Amino acid sequence: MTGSSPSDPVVLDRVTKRYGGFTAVDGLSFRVAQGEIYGFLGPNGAGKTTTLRMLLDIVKPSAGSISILGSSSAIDVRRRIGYLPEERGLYRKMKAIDSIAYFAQLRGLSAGAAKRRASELLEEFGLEKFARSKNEALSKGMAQKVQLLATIAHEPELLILDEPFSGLDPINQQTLETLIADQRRNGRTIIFSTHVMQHAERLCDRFLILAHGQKRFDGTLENAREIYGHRLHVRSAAPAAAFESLPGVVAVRLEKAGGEENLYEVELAENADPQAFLQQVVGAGIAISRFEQAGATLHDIFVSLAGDDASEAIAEAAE
Ligand SMILES: Nc1ncnc2c1ncn2[C@@H]1O[C@H](COP(=O)(O)OP(=O)(O)OP(=O)(O)O)[C@@H](O)[C@H]1O
Repeated sequence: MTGSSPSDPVVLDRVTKRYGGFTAVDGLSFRVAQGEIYGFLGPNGAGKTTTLRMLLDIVKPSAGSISILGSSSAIDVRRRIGYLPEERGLYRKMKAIDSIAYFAQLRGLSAGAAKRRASELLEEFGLEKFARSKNEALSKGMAQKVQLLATIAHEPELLILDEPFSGLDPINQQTLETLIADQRRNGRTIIFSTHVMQHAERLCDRFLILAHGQKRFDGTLENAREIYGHRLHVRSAAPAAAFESLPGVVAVRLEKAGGEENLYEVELAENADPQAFLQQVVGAGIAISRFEQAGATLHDIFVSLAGDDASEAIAEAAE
């Protein structure tokens, strides 16, 4: 786990956001370290966007404190932040190159420098042909790329991207993954939210899983696998009850019923040792033809930690 430091660019301490009687974010604390990619995962309505908006001081927390780049308000340090909001929007009649330059100027670049930077970025991302096209003439994916370039044009040290992959085709998703990884290589800190576990799995140093406004997990994939690692796959002709009665077993689920043998997922208590479980099985005379620790993917972990509405969120994201 990354050690926390007083200079961490983002620190949330028991942050809550209430809308009337409804709590959208509930006592949330986490830190993002300098130079890491931090993923925000959670089903629809989990509180991701609300948290990102509080970070940016677009909405005020009802309780708790936020520190961003050493300030209590993102407004004071806005030139050092790049933000891609969930709701996309470029001025329809503006040209792509001018849109990027416009945002860069708002964030402190001179008119000349902003235009040069916009032109370089369009070329780097293969959009130079569209530099003088009006935004309304761009495809949805291209417009999103232009907006992303507008987000990074002023070379912010902290990037906050709300669902940056949504609406992009697989090739452009790959381009965006490369862009995010390159930004980190250049020392930037990146926070992004997503429903698509594969992006988070490939990119994130650490991630946060939110559900119903509450933190369900904060750490690395390895940390999550340690929690999830006490699940075993066992193939056997014996009934589930044979395993349920063994010491250290919390639950046995039938994964797949077979003609002669079934595949079970066995969940062990946190302090139980899988090898000791195997010895118990052998000692009890139960025949098994397969025994392995479940190699959990982020998808499995997400569904397990975020609850029932999580699988629905993933299914929607895959559509
Ligand atoms: N201005 C508001 N007034 C009332 N409720 C709100 C407001 N903004 C957000 N909410 C509620 O807060 C909850 C969290 O919303 P939020 O947009 O943060 O979730 P999310 O995790 O970003 O979801 P999604 O993945 O669907 O974008 C939702 O139930 C939403 O309806």
